[in-house]
Amino acid sequence: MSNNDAQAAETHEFQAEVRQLLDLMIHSLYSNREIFLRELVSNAADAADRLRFEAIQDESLLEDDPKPRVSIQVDADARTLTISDNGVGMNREDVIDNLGTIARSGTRRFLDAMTGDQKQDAQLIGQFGVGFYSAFIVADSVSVHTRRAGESADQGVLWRSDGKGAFTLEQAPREQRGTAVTLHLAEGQDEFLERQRLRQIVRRYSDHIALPIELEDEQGEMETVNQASALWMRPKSEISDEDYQQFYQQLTYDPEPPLEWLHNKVEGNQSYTSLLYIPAQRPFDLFEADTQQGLRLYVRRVFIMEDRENRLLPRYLRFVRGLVDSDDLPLNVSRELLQHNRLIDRIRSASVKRVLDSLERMARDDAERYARFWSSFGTVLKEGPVEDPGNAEKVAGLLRFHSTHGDGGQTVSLADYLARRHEGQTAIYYLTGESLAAVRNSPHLEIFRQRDIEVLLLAEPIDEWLVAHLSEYDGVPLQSVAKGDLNLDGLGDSPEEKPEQPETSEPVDALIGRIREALGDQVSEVRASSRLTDSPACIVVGDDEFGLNMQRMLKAAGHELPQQKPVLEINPQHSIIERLAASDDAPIDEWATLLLEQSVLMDGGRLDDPAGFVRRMNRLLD
Ligand SMILES: Nc1ncnc2c1ncn2[C@@H]1O[C@H](COP(=O)(O)OP(=O)(O)OP(=O)(O)O)[C@@H](O)[C@H]1O
Repeated sequence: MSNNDAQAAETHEFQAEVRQLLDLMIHSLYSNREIFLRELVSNAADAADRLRFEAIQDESLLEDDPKPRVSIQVDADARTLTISDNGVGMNREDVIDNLGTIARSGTRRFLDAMTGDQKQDAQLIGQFGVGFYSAFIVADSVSVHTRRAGESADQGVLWRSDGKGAFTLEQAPREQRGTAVTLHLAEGQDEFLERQRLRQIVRRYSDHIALPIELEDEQGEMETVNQASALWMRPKSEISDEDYQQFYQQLTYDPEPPLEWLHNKVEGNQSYTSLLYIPAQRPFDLFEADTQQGLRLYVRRVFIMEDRENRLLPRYLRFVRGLVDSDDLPLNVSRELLQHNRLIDRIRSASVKRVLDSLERMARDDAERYARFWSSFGTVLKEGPVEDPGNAEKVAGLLRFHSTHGDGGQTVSLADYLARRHEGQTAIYYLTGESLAAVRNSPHLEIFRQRDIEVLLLAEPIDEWLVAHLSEYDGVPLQSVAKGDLNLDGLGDSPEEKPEQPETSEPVDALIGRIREALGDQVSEVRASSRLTDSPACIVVGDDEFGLNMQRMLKAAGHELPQQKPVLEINPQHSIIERLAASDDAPIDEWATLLLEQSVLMDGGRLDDPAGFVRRMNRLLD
């Protein structure tokens, strides 16, 4: 492509990460190398979509070539494969920015996330947007000839690289707007010169791209090889499960089939179509602030934007993939407009309802599938009652928790819990903590175990926020077993073993008084416990106070907390307490501190002075 007008080619070094990426990619993706075509076709289609979008404002960009297309040409003698589009194209700066650097933060994470497992890494590549470089898996050199729509032919740019560390850039006039990517195939890659093979790859990965992908045959005739229609616009009756699944894969690159899809056409004075998928597996970036998840918004088949700001669905449903295609939004809809749009609000609330209803159905009809859903996305769903109070009860019905019921493996719903609560039980009991093991072994559960009253065990950080916002379910309040004055009022099995008021004796009362004195203002109160059966003491916080786990989380997040002093509860029946009460010369100061310290530890807390604790314990053991 030499040209007299062309400047001498300039050489640019790739950013260091690009070189690293190229190396890794060539080695780890070799067995999946056909995906390079998917990546290049998808870039070409994106470029066509972007042009369509820009042309809404400025029709002249379409020049005299308004019909978007992607074409693939093979030159067997030259051993080249060319993917071209008539999309937006790139100017010189775009080329340098896009094809020489890894500008996007996702790419560094891709490098970190590479597992060495070829299948998984191949899947990652699309999600991270490092697609273009995959051309070097099969090519020993690649050239990109491109011109930005709206600029003159002499603004064409030619980029060339052998993928070894540098690329060259020169001016190269181009009549046709858009981009042509030409791969010179490496030794042994002849299969990608075969049209049958190319056809098959396009159908596998790009069948549902909504514009025609054409392949040039031996006679130079163009043949459209994909379906080239927007799947979501076809009548449901004509779409097979396989079509839906394939479309999902093309949209997300997720190799796992989705658990569910919801395809709805809404007609009337405001019409739109939505196709929503509930994936089976959790994507790598679900909990990252700049997650790539989100629905795609189309207006009359024109791709407008990815809904990164969670306007179409709230954040707690960000695992849902798919699209909304509106007939009534203006084509030039902006992000700002989306923030305040009644139609969007309506689409959003209807979509939330569809997703929640479908999850309810899944939970009811197919427990196994729901369990898969829950293990992938349960944690995200728990954000629901906090973010969307209007649907809190509905979301709460979908939540699953570990509990003291059964052997510990399974999870229970709040409805299950209520169905087997004891007669007269007026609260849903729960305990939060740092880990499942810690909550399961907490002394707070002792009396509940003895009476066979079920307690929900909450060990995820989000659980603290959840219970702070979900105060009741089906009219029954949730209550922490580690807070306040416990009053089980003869509830549960064998209540006779434990009277409502803890039974103390005079010496124990006196001991409690001495412990109170010894601990001074480290505690707000010392009292006899009705919670404990096996442990000598435990810590309790007030009903209106933050639980200990929540206090730790808030402190870790840098919050100043008002000084809160816990209550120390003593088990009057415990042998240590009985012995201390009977003894005249036991060092009560030491024992009081030790009881407080061990209660803090059992609650998953940290001691201010761990060495002091160990010395104290050794002295008492000595
Ligand atoms: N055919 C093309 N026309 C116009 N721009 C392109 C074309 N191919 C690539 N680009 C530009 O180069 C950038 C980098 O492409 P690359 O395939 O590496 O990542 P991506 O397309 O952004 O991400 P993903 O692969 O996830 O879609 C693109 O974002 C786009 O701006």
